[in-house]
Amino acid sequence: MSITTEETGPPAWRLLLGYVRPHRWALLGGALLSLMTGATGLMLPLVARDLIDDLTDDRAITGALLLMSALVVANAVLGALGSYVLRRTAESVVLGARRSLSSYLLRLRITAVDRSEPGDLMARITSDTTLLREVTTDSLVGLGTGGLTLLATVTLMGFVDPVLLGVTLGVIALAGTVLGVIVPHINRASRQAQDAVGLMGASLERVLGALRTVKASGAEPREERALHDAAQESWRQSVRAAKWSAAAGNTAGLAMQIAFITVLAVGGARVATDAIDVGTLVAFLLFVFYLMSPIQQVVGALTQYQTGSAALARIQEALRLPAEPADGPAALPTPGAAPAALAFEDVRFRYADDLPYVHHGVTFTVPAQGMTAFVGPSGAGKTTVFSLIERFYDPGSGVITLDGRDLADWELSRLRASIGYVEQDAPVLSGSLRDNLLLGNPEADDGTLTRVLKTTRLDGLVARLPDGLDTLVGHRGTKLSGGERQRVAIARALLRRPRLLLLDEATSQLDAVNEAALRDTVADVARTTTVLVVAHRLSTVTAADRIVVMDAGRVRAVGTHRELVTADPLYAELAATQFLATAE
Ligand SMILES: Nc1ncnc2c1ncn2[C@@H]1O[C@H](COP(=O)(O)OP(=O)(O)OP(=O)(O)O)[C@@H](O)[C@H]1O
Repeated sequence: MSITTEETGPPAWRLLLGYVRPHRWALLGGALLSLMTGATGLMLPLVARDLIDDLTDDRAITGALLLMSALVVANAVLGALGSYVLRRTAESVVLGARRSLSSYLLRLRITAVDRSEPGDLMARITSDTTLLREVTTDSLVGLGTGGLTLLATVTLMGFVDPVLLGVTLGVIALAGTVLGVIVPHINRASRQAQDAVGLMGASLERVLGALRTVKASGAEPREERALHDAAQESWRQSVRAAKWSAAAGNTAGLAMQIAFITVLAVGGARVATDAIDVGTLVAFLLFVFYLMSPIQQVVGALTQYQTGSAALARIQEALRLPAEPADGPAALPTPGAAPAALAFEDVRFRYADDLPYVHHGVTFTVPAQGMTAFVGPSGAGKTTVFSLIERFYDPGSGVITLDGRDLADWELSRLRASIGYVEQDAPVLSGSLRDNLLLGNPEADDGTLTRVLKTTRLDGLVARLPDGLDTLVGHRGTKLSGGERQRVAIARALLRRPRLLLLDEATSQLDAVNEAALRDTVADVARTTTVLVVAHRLSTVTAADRIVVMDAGRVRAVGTHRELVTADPLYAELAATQFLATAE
């Protein structure tokens, strides 16, 4: 899938100039070196003419020969230096684009991520930015230096013989018309080829992210086909682009050959009528020969730009996705910071304009400190309450306040620094156990870490593992059990010293002993912190200070377990049938 945005932004070259601007001096240096390379090349025909004249007039040719040798060496050295500087600059442009794009993607709003394929976004950072390299050197510099060299060559040719120049330009103009038709095709094919690479990234991410399920479902052949189709489509479009590029390159080459032959014929006739001498014709033919390189450079720049602008357009689309403000990291609450109070006032919310409302006016208050459990049937909107508190989404109407202050008025990083969030599927990132635990607070000291490991009963696991905290947990923590992953997620949240802890309880995955231990931990934390739990266990709800019963996007009752069992039929039914009643 590719991102679809309605807006049309500024043209691709504007974005390219933005990336190039910090490196403009290096680029200019590289371009100057290229120009000097071109100039040394251009001087050769003139020296050659002198050499022929010297020969014809029986003069010594040593000087002309020495000059020619010096020019050839200078041409090679300047050429090598120029191409190094340009390539280095182009790599820096790619680096800049990758940095800014990856920073941007990390700040994407969750709504934007909901609508995109991570694999496709990944392809935009890795594959599309790579194409900027060629656009910078071949396209920008090629157009600049090639254009200037072309102009200089044409001017010199005009001085040598305006008639022959007219003949040459006539042939080039014809070729230019043909190129005008070819070039847009390259852009379209390149765009489709890059989209197909994005599609492949998305398919790959889909498969690798759920490889166990794919294997267990025997779905490998189908997924393989999807991957192959995307690869095939990229091939097909790249080949189409190659076909048009080849046609463009050859049109330019052919035009030069025709120009060469025409100049030879017309020039020969002019020599025969004594309008010009042989030296002038040779010099002109050498100029036509030298014209080849800048023309090919300009044509290459135009075709390359088509590929690059397709990539730039894809990068631009990613940069138009809605992102959160970049307000920098905020300090975590100091130890012993006061717990937070929370309130929802008539909150209405839906995930997208074309989706039905999930919250139809949710209202509740949670005082600072203590444990509040959210219960309700599946799909009632409990997890959505947590997503709104974290401001992954903003409510359509109504107000959510933390410490009496509207969430919209909080600096986002400060808001999130106050909260510890344990998601239901308790994600663990690849890396070591220590990296995972310290993800939310890299500065936590060893004493705190040991204490948290103990409260979450992870100390036994760490002692058992051969590399202890430095054990690598595998992609998405596959080397840990479900229960361990969950405890790691809780430990990670606790290490942030949250003033508000959001715990989306897993529906399973904890054995009775660990569940009892965790209940004690959460009860302990609730003495100094405000704890909100989406509860699936009877042991959790009975331990809660208050329970919010949600149904179909509304709060239908608030109370304690004892009160609700008699007062609310839905709660009574949930308590009797749905809670996983273990470890009381
Ligand atoms: N990112 C999303 N985009 C669109 N719809 C969503 C999204 N997340 C959840 N929903 C929908 O919102 C509704 C409420 O979901 P929510 O996860 O809040 O329910 P829940 O009460 O936590 O359920 P459960 O107990 O099964 O976890 C569901 O109908 C769900 O399909």
